[in-house]
Amino acid sequence: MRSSVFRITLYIKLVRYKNRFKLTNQLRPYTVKSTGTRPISEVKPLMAQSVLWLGTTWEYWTKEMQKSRRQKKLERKQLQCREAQATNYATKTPFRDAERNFKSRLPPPNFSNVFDFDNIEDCSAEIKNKIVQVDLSNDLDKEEYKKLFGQFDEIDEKRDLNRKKAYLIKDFPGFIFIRNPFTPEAQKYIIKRCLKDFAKYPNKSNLDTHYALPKEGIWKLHEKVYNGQLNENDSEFYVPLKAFVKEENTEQYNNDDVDESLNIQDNQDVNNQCNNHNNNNRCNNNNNNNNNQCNNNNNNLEKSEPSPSPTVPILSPSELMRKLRWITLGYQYHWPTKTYHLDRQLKFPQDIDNLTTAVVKVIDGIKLPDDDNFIHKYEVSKWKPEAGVINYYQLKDNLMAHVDKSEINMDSPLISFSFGHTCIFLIGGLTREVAPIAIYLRSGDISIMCGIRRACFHGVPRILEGTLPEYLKSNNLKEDSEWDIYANYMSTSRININVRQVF
Ligand SMILES: O=C(O)CCC(=O)C(=O)O
Ligand SMILES: [Fe+2]
Repeated sequence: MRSSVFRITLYIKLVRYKNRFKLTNQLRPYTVKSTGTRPISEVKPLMAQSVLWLGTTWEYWTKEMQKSRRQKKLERKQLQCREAQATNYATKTPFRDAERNFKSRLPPPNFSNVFDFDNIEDCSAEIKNKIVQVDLSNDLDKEEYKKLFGQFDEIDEKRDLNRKKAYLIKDFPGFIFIRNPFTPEAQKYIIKRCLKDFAKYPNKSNLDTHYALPKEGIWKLHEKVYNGQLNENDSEFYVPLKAFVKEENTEQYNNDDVDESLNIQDNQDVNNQCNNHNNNNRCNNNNNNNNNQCNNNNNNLEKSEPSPSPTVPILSPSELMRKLRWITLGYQYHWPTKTYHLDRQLKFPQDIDNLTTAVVKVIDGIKLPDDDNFIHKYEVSKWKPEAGVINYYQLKDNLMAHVDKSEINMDSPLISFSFGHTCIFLIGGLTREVAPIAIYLRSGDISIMCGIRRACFHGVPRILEGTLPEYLKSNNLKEDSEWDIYANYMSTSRININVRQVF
C-alpha cells in the first residue's frame, strides 16, 4: 500500500514537472515570469533581462541555422536593395537632381531649360511653348502706383509693358510672374529699407541668436566704419557675443515693440481662428498638447530659442552684415518649430504692405486661356500682409527645397520680390518626386505662388555671379554718393522679400 501511494505521488510529481518544463519552454522569452504577485522583471530585473536575451539569441540562431544558403543569399540581396532604395530616395529625387545641376561649379550647370521671361525669344522651343503672356487685370502703371514702383523720366516701352502683363506657365497652374515693374530709384529705395530699416530690432534676424546686436542695427555700425567714424580701437566696433553678455542687456521683445492696435483686438481673433482651425502645430506657442496650442497667445510664453554659442567668430560690422541671412517682418517666426510667435505681431511696414496690395489687386482674376483649371481669385479686400521674410543671399548661398506651410491661410497668395543679383528659382510639385521647373529671377521681378503652387516645393540653388544690373552698381557720381555703401553691399548680394497672410 505504502509503495503504491509512493508510486502514485511520484507519478503525479513527474507529470507536473513535465508540464512545467513544457510550459516554461513555450513561454520563453516573451512572457513575464511571476514571483508571487509581482512580475519577476521588478524583483530580479537582471535575471529577467538575461532570460530574455538568452531566449532571443537562441531563437535567432536556431532559425538562422535552419535557413538554407539560398534563402540567406536572397535575404542579403533584399537588404542591399532596401538600403540602396533608401539612399536613392534621400539623394536622388528629381528636385535634388535639379538642385545638384544648378549648384555645380565644375562642370557648369546646364541652363538650357531655364524659363527666361526677359528673353523669351532666346528660350528653347519647348520653354517658349509653355509661356503664356496675359494682361494684368488692372495695370501697375496707374497714377496711384507711381510712388510704389517709381515714375519713368522718359517713355520706356519695355518697362511699360512690364506693368501691364503677367506670365503664366502652361500645365503649371498657380505660378504667376511679373517682370520688373520698378524704376531703378524705386528698387534702390526698397534695398535701403531692407538693409537700414528692417535689419534691426525688433525684427528678428539669424544673427540675434549669437550676437548682442545694437538696437540701431548692424547697418548703422557698418555705415560708421565705412565713413571712417568708427574703427577697431573703438569699443563699439566688435559686437559682443550673447554668450558673454548678461541677460538684462540682451532683453528681447517688450510690449512697446508689439503693435498694440493689432495686438489687443487681433490676438482675440487669432485665438478664435486658431481654435477654429484644428491645425496641428502651426500656431502653438510651446509644446503643450493640441488644445492648448492656441490659447497661449496672450501669455507671452517663450518658445525655446537655440543657445548662444561662445565659439562663433567675433566679426567686424561689415563682416557681420555679410553673415546676415534673414529677418522677419510682422508676425515673428520661430524657425526651430516652424511656427509663428502669435504674441509678437509687429506692425507690418506700410510701404511693403502697399506694394503687395497693388500686386494682389492686379492679379485678381488672372487665368490660363483654354484651361479652366487655373483662375486666380483672391479679392484685395481679403488681403492682409501679416508676415514676411527678407532673405539676404551672398553669391555662394542657396536655399534648399522647402514648402512654406506655416500659415493657416493657404488660399492667399505668397508674394515675392527679388533685388540685386539674378538667381535660379526652382519650383516643383507637392513632393520632391515632381521634377521642378527653373526660372531666372532678376532684380525687380515679382513671383507669386497661389492655388496648388502655394503648397509646392521650391528653392534657390544658385545666385548668378556678374548679374547685378548696372543701375545698382556704384556710379561714382557725387549726387549719388549715398548709394556707394549700398552698391558695395549689393556687389555680392541678392535680396528677396516674401510676404504672406497668416490667417
Ligand atoms: O529667395 C527666394 O526667391 C525664395 C525665398 C523663399 O522661398 C522663402 O523665403 O521661403
Ligand atoms: Fe519659400
